[in-house]
Amino acid sequence: MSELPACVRLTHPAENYPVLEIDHASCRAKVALHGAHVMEWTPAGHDPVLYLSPKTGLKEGKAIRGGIPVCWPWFGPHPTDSSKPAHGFARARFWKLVDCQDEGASVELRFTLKSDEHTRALWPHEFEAIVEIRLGAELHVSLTSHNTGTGPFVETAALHTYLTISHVDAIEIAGLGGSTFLEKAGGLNVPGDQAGPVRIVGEVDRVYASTADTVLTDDDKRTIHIHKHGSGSTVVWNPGPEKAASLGDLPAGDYPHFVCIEAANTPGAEVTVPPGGHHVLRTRITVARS
Ligand SMILES: O=P(O)(O)OC[C@H]1O[C@@H](O)[C@H](O)[C@@H](O)[C@@H]1O
Repeated sequence: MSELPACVRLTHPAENYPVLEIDHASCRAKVALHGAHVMEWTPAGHDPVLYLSPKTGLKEGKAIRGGIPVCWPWFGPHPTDSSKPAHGFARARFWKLVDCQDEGASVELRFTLKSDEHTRALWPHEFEAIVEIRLGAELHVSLTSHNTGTGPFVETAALHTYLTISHVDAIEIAGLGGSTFLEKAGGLNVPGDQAGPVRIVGEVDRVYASTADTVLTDDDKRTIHIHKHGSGSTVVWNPGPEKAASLGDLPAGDYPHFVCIEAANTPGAEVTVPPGGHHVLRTRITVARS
């Protein structure tokens, strides 16, 4: 990638840690090369849509707390080896920026990550993963995983979107009514059936078996639509007070001010990608003032 458009500036908020700052007529945004990670997206005329912890570390190998972590090729703990990083390695590696264009109505970025010695030690498969990000009045993020090896691989994944909200008590999430879920809060696995909109009370760590889009209504302030594609599960997560206190990279009072709604394929909705094949997981986020 040689030249960046005028609206994109390369910054280094920490040593050896490049972050692209976008200042465009349609939005302001920040995207880290680490994890191909959208850290900020503020469409023109709106407040920031994504939550980013002011205590997040910016260091290779450490996931950013907030924005949109790309969790791949596994979601949650590794299925058989708990010494491997939670939510896979994609969010903890530097990706290569291969394209960045001002398209007029939006700015488009494309990142790649290919299998190497480090990834093979964690996951014995050949791949090329591509993250495409379109930043404008809408935010599009897609993860395409190409199988470049000779055998199939099985993946789970999430676009782990942290949405900033006025307060957990003031929101409801529509679109998941009628779905079954598994509540993982407190380390338990309690099945449930969702009736009506989701409300956040205490720790919520639910995996919904749902392909539906969701709509977050935040008080009388705004609604955020989370559209998705290639996703058999939706995760809704808020750590609640106790779990939040155990997370070293989150300020004490911040947990009520975000909720994660994640386009995902979790264990139980794994995707098998044949050799030469690929899978696309995509989310599109739009925001409107109520
Ligand atoms: O702290 P991490 O690894 O970023 O994960 C945060 C949360 O991510 C959610 O997607 C999981 O469902 C939770 O179980 C997990 O606690």
